[in-house]
Amino acid sequence: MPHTTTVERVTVIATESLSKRFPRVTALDRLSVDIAPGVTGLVGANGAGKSTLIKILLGLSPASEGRATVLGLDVAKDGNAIRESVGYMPEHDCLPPDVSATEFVVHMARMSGLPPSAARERTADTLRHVGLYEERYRPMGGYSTGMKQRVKLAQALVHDPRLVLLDEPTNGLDPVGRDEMLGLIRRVHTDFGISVLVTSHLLGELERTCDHVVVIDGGKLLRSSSTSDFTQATASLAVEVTDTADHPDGTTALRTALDRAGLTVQPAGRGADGAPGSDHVLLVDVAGEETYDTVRDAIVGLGLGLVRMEQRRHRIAEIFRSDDDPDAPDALGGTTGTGGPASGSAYGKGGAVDAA
Ligand SMILES: Nc1ncnc2c1ncn2[C@@H]1O[C@H](COP(=O)(O)OP(=O)(O)OP(=O)(O)O)[C@@H](O)[C@H]1O
Repeated sequence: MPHTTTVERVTVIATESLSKRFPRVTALDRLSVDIAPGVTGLVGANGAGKSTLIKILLGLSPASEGRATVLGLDVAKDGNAIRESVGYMPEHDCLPPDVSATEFVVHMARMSGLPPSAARERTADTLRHVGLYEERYRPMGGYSTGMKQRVKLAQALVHDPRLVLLDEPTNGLDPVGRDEMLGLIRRVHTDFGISVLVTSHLLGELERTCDHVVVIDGGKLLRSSSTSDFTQATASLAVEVTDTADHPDGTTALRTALDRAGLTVQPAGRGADGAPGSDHVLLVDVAGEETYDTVRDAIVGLGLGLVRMEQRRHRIAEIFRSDDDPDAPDALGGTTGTGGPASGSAYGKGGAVDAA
């Protein structure tokens, strides 16, 4: 009798053909996706449907069709139970200006059902964890954007949830503030084992922070894969060689030799790695271990000097860049819910800057 093993997939969030239709726009369009424990990035241009999905997952807004579960609970029936176990950091400023962070977070902890002394204790711990110390006794109206974002994160964590949904937590932050916030988010999972779903329209941020990335466009699923799949599948080797008397253009000679050897080679092109002279760099698709040997043998065969040979992982943003727009920024443009076909070229065309 054949022996079979069933591996049960663990999911914290599962949606099945989930749609949300407003009178004039389809915000989510038959979205089916499973999200495992860990840190997951939900990425999409403004209007892609990220906030709508979060509201449905919290049981705050009913789906038009389809179903979804969060921690195994049905969003249509179990909203209260979901919100007991899930923390939520909203996108927009929602902090009362006249109260202190401590008062506010204690209040949120009490609302979540913690008794007064536990609420105060958890508030102190959580505010310390997000990096707010003496300032926590001051009215929040005087806080910087970074401090406000930290308070919003703290109130999402204070009741010790199993999962937090963070809507654009780096919005409005400068690059240093963003890095600090991304570090905090990563630690929410590594230090406390809390799973995280974090939205952003900046791909570059997510590849540093997330284990898994889900991309939506016009309410449809474009791609869901582990971050390493996004970057590893496209690993390439950057190779730079010297010119010699026999080969005054060593780069072209090497390119011809590698083409002949059956490798896929292209010039790194202008500014490919930000270094001047990167037009002398070739990018060779890594087909396997043997690619390194083929490149080495070709260089030796031509008598060229090797300046460098290093593995280069594509950034997620490059995967969504159209071929005719190699300089497109690392941000998702405002494609505003066109609901068009799943096309990578929908990305990277927007006016937003690469701030990640
Ligand atoms: N209550 C509503 N009534 C009508 N349309 C809505 C409503 N909420 C969202 N939408 C529309 O649904 C689409 C998806 O909006 P959503 O806020 O989910 O996008 P998003 O990806 O979170 O973008 P952003 O980061 O800009 O909030 C948009 O076209 C938006 O205008």
